[in-house]
Amino acid sequence: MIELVDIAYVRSGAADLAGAVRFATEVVGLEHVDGPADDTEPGVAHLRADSRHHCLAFVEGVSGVIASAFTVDGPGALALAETELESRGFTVWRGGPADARSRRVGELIGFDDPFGNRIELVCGQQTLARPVRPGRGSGITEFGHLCLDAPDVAEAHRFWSTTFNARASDWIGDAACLMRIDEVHHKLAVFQGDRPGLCHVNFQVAELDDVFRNWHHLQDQGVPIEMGPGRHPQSGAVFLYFLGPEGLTYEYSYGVRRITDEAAWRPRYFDPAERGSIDMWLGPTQKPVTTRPQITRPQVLPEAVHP
Ligand SMILES: O=C/C=C/C(C(=O)O)=C(/O)C(=O)O
Ligand SMILES: [Fe+2]
Repeated sequence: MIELVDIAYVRSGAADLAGAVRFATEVVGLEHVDGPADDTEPGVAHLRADSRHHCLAFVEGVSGVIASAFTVDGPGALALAETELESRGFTVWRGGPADARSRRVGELIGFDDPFGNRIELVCGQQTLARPVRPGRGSGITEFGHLCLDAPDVAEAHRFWSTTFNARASDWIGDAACLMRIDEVHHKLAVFQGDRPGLCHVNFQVAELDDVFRNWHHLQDQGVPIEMGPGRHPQSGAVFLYFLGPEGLTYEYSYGVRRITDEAAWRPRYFDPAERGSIDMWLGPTQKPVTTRPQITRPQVLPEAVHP
């Protein structure tokens, strides 16, 4: 069993790198980290929400998620994870120095989950000591969770809970499983989708008011609102989903549940067809159909071609 300590980052391709960065800073409110003091790397932009060096990296190229990353405890844990994944039949790629530098981590490995989602495991993710300089005052306090697509959610839960320490916090029928790796109700979610992909990235905000202020701001900017404001009965969080460039869905949320009594928590099963099972405020839960760009994965694993 491989122990995931935290989520680390999402790395995504961006056909319009400048546009993706502009949206992430001026609309979402992330900090664009790269600058003369940060060893700027051509074609790569790092966006920051909290003490992590970045939680989102855009790589100039084909739109679509490249990888979703989790932290493990250190080089020893990473080496054990590599062996464990290989013994389970996964092809594991080990990143070289340039890959690690680009991700601001000490070491990393990568593999495809059983559904084709590229996952990276890292150790030594760089922490930035200076305060976050948000691109806009949206109230973001941290990178909250990441959500993957997979055709079979039960099978995805089996994978994440047997290979890794992920535990189901709640189920939404066959449509979704929300999983925790620490006290936070979920840092990883898997939603039913025909293809692998990144369903959304979540950012926690400081106040309930931030969700509503951001809602008005997004509307003023003509940003497509996908769902909300509403309140999820699973985590209890007030949410707002919106669509950014490159097909990336962002979520702001406030007030996510923490599961402090691990032994007492039993996952609950919500029926997605029941009104209120997605939004307790009974708002429209049918997202406008958006076409997420296909996952962008290298066809082969060597370092030279890994974005
Ligand atoms: O559709 C249900 C989504 C639930 C939650 C939550 O309980 O907070 C999410 O954040 C999500 O997975 O998007
Ligand atoms: Fe979410």
